[in-house]
Amino acid sequence: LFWQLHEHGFSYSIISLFALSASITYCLAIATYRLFFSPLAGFPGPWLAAATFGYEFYYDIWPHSFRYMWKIKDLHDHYGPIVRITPLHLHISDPFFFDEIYPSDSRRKRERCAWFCGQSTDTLGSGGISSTFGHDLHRRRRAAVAPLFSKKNVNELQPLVKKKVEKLLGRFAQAQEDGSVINLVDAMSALTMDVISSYCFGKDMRQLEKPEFAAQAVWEMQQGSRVSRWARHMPWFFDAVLSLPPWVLRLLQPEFPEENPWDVMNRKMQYILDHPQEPTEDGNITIIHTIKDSNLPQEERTAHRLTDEAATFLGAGTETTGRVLAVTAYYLLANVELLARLREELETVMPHPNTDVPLPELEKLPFLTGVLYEGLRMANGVAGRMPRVATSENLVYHTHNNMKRELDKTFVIPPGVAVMESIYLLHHKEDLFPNSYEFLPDRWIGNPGLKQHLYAFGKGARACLGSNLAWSELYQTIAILFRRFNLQLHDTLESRDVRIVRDASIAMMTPSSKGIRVKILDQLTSS
Ligand code: HEM
Repeated sequence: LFWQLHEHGFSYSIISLFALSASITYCLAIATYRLFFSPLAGFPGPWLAAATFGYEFYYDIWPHSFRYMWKIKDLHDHYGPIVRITPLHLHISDPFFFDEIYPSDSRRKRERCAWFCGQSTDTLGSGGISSTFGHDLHRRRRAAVAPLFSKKNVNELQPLVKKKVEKLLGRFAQAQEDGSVINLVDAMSALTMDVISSYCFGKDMRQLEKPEFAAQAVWEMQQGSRVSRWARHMPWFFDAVLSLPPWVLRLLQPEFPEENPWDVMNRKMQYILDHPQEPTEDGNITIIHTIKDSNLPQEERTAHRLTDEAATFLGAGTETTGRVLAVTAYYLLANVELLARLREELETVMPHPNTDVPLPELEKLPFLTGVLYEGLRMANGVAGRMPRVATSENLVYHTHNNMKRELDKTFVIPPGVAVMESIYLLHHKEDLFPNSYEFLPDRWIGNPGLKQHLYAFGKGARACLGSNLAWSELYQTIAILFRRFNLQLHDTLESRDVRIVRDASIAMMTPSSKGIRVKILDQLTSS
């Protein structure tokens, strides 16, 4: 058009002026629609956030990186419990509305938000359970593997988890001898990655054997999360970055692995499809073999789909639990009295440091349980927004009476609108958790009503599928580690290395953080 107009005698400056005014008119028309005619017009919030996605970009991408959650908190303080945070999204900060957004009743259909996942195309990973948009497809995919994560099945997996915990502690004993420093996030993530990879496809990824534990895998996951934030604003970005040859990516980021991780995983999945009879390393049933042999249609059982699913399970089951373990260990080591109380309780069921305790016995210990609840609350394995789109019902929100400005107002959220809460903001609600930035396991003890306000695993039909496995890892690792070893924090600061200051789905610490680091002092003997 540009050249044609020029051939018809229009000068370049006139054409450019015309193009500029057309673009401005287009943007103004869109902003006007968003502000006055969209189904979200009239919901409280800053007009700029309602008019343009640039508002989120400014806080989450550039110049502030991954800080929108804290801005959203400020917006709630100003506008009340419901805020329009983008042209398409409502954010609610009210624990008593959580079950409405995330219901368990599968007849109340909820879908994911395509824009939020950065998935307007067949993005890498979009075949995994957690990224599946549609309610019905999600249900079918989840049903195929859900029985593997029942409490009963996870209890049967206890020996597998215990075996990996013992391997981790073998490395700790070695570190005691050579006096080396251990980064707990990497070490715990190595444990959880070896567990989930064993459970996922029957071969453990041997992160516990690596000198730096799972440092590389954690880095890759963090980078993936960051890139996926960009992909919200530019949906082609994630695929475009990963389709570059690894050597180009290594020029940009020297830590990038020599081979694209998706290709490696795809080969593993193809191998499983080609060798159906091969036994698994630990003799356990696996998630991928279960999907492969399920009655899902053939297109749901291709190597590509299995790759997406395996990546989902590895991503969901590694850093989340690894960070909770590391953060819990940090607070125990930073509070000698809490650690002494924990050890005293552990000695009642583990008179010898090597006593084998069945998982259900550990689950009965009130203080250990309080410690783990508090660890989950403080660590926020998944911290940020989790949008849901109700497909066919209005969600009716009555503002909660004790909130500041919007007293007794009712909002009707129409079907098709993405609405969400953020776990981190709920876990720091002072009326539920007084002194919320302090690690206080006692708040959970003798207070059964509070447990409904642990949001760490989400809720409803898309809540964490691996929560039973996570609990098993948390109970066993913390109990065995602290019954057996004396550790000491090494150059670790709560403000720098433990507190979440940025959220890219994966919680992030300050850029100068070197991780939660410890030295192993000695091993404990019988009481
Ligand atoms: C303490 C550790 C963990 C935390 C805090 C955690 C948290 C969560 C949360 C909040 C969600 C919901 C996300 C959303 O709605 O957008 C989720 C989903 C999920 N988690 Fe976990 N998780 C943990 C460990 C695990 C483990 C060990 C596995 C291993 C299998 C796992 C597998 C999954 C899967 C597959 C989903 C998607 C479920 C679905 O969409 O139906 N998680 N997790």
